[in-house]
Amino acid sequence: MVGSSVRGMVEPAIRFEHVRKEYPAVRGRAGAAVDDLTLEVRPHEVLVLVGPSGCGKSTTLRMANRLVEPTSGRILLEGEDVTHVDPVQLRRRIGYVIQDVGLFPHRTVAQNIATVPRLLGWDAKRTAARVDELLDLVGLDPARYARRYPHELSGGERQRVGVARALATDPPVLLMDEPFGAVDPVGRRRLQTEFARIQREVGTTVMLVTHDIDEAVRMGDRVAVLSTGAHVEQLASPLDVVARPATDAVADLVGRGRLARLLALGRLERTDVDEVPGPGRAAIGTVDVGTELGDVLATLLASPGDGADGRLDVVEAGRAVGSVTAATVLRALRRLTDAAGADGNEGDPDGSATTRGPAGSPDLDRRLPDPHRPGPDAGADRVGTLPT
Ligand SMILES: Nc1ncnc2c1ncn2[C@@H]1O[C@H](COP(=O)(O)OP(=O)(O)OP(=O)(O)O)[C@@H](O)[C@H]1O
Repeated sequence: MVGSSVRGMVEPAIRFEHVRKEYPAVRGRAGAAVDDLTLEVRPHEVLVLVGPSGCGKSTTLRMANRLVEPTSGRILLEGEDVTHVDPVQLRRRIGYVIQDVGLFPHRTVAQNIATVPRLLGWDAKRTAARVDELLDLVGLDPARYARRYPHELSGGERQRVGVARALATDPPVLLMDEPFGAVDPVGRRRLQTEFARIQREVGTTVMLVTHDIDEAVRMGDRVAVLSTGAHVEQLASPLDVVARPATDAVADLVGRGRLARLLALGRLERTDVDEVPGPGRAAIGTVDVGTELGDVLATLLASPGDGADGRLDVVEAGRAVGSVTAATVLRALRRLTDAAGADGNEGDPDGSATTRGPAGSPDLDRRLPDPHRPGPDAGADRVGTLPT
């Protein structure tokens, strides 16, 4: 779970303070790669940086482990200024996963994963046990994979080994730069789901860079949409970014496919449900409170008989609580996108603000409910208040 968002209560895992990066080669000829970035990554969250090519995402990430040195500003790792830490030591404390993984080709899978434990002087027994544990964690059978070489793996398997290697010494922070970029779309989706499970299990704080808005909203607890110079256009929950883009740049990025994303991100809440069945129509199926809105629509469409005209019983904790129709889904979408008083953007300049929802929408004050992550049912604490 994301740590408390009350200001000052929880030390951020990483904090960027007015960070600027001008590459010497282009100084004076172009704007800074990162202009003036202030941003916090909270402990145990997945913060995704998304934005167009060249907006400074990778530069931002690489400054956190000092592969790139900032021109000015400070970066704090668990409160410690990273420029005061020896870069080699620092990189042993921060996991780093990149698109092409960078496995050592002449070392076996086990040897690759054991890289940092070896450097830290772990004994052979402890290292071997950790390698097996990590292979299990990333879904690769140690007996089958430990002795293979990288060229004997598929792209997705290599990526899993890269994640295992990055997690070997249980680093507090994992930096991921387009980690699934080299994998085909189907494998990519599977890896995203797998990684969400792994992250949930180990609780590592993750800062992930992608140019793919779908990946961003699927993977992130929070999403920072960046434009040129790593300017933060919006920093909010995935649902806020999709439902209520804060600027034209975010709207452009969310662009086509917004409705599909909303249907995938939005959940049926108790308050969406009609408390009493519609007159004269038998239910054609059931759905649970908390079901993705897209799945509610799909259930309506897949049901025999009156299709989109039909009505589904809604169940919560095994008890029927009302019914929904296609019109209910439309109303739920309006609830999500209703801009009245909305400010999904964490606009405060030091980046430490709480995720806020619009007045009257306490659902948006919470993290996005996600089937991959345990948490209370959306709206389960509220009773139906829809006008009859
Ligand atoms: N080593 C470098 N020397 C000079 N300029 C650089 C260097 N690395 C990056 N840049 C420039 O800095 C800007 C930001 O680059 P960066 O790689 O951080 O962007 P990005 O958002 O990660 O892009 P992409 O999605 O294409 O990887 C770009 O204009 C890029 O050309």
